[in-house]
Amino acid sequence: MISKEAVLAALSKVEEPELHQDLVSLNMVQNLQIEDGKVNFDIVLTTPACPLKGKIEAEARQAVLSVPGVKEVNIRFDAYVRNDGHARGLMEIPVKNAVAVASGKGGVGKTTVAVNLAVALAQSGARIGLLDADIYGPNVPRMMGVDRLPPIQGEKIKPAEAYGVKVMSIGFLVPPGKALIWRGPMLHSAIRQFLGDVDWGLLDYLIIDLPPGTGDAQLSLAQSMPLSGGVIVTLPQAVSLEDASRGIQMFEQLNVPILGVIENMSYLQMPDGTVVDVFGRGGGEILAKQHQAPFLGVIPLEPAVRVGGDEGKPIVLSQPESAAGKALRQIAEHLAAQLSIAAFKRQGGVKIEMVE
Ligand SMILES: Nc1ncnc2c1ncn2[C@@H]1O[C@H](COP(=O)(O)OP(=O)(O)OP(=O)(O)O)[C@@H](O)[C@H]1O
Repeated sequence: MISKEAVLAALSKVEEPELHQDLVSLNMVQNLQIEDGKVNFDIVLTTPACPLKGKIEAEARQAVLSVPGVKEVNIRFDAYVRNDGHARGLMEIPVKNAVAVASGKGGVGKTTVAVNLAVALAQSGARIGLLDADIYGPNVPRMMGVDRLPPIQGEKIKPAEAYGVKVMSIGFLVPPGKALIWRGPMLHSAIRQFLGDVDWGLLDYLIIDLPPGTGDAQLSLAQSMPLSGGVIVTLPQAVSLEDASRGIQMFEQLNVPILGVIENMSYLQMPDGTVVDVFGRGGGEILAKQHQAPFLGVIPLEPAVRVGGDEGKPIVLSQPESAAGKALRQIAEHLAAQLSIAAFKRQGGVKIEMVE
């Protein structure tokens, strides 16, 4: 007879690699059943986009197989995204984690990154909202292939939806072709509307595309939203790094944790396989080190990324196996892992409470 205690004792030697605590005390092992020599259980990950699922599975299987009498191990994966607590408490909408994507200057691919991260996370099975707060160039609708909101029914505004992502954009509020000058109080009330009057439903992650730069509008926006953390997108060359550094300082000033730095347009792969570093290389990693922030990865310069943006079909969907598609999916996983770590720390390292 194999006892549940013996199996749990074996699993309590397996560490969750990001949270550095064992699977049992993290409450990640559920529905344990033992029948003859067969052991079945669920592992409830902290995000469906977990980058280390394979490692966790291999180690858990090996641990249980080492229990005398065990002949077969069946592991089913499930995920329960941790509630950051911070975002939920302050926002009127039930969002577990809110992440702002920022850049020190325009044109570095911030919106492209925000859109692809949102879609990649939705593909992994998470419930995602994407809020386009870029008052200077709200490009999210175009990149997501949506151009209007659904008709209003009831009291709340329904967000648009594409590729499993709920989308709300400041562009939906402005008549096409009309630029608006946004002043502080107007921005605040628009954001309050986005967060309070939109029927987002329950979200695991809300990704927010901030305007480029680090001026008053950006500060005011970042301040009016209870963020779990911020991500900075930069080009690899030195001049961009100075701008990106200002972006990091903006978050630091607001006490928003830096979840990571992403280097975009890092290299161009030629048809013959050679690689050209159009804008240099390596700057993103240096910047991350300077600020003791996680480095989430590099995205190559690839024409299909732009085509995906222009046609409203992000590259993680249109060409998921391209180098840029793979890079973006990996970055989404790293970001999800950083959010799990941040929520874990914020909650004081307690086990996963599965309360929506
Ligand atoms: N890795 C990439 N490879 C090829 N093209 C890219 C890549 N990343 C972004 N682009 C393209 O570069 C242009 C600028 O990107 P995007 O609009 O995302 O930048 P941004 O930083 O959000 O700009 P802004 O802040 O000015 O709105 C777009 O045409 C986009 O398709």
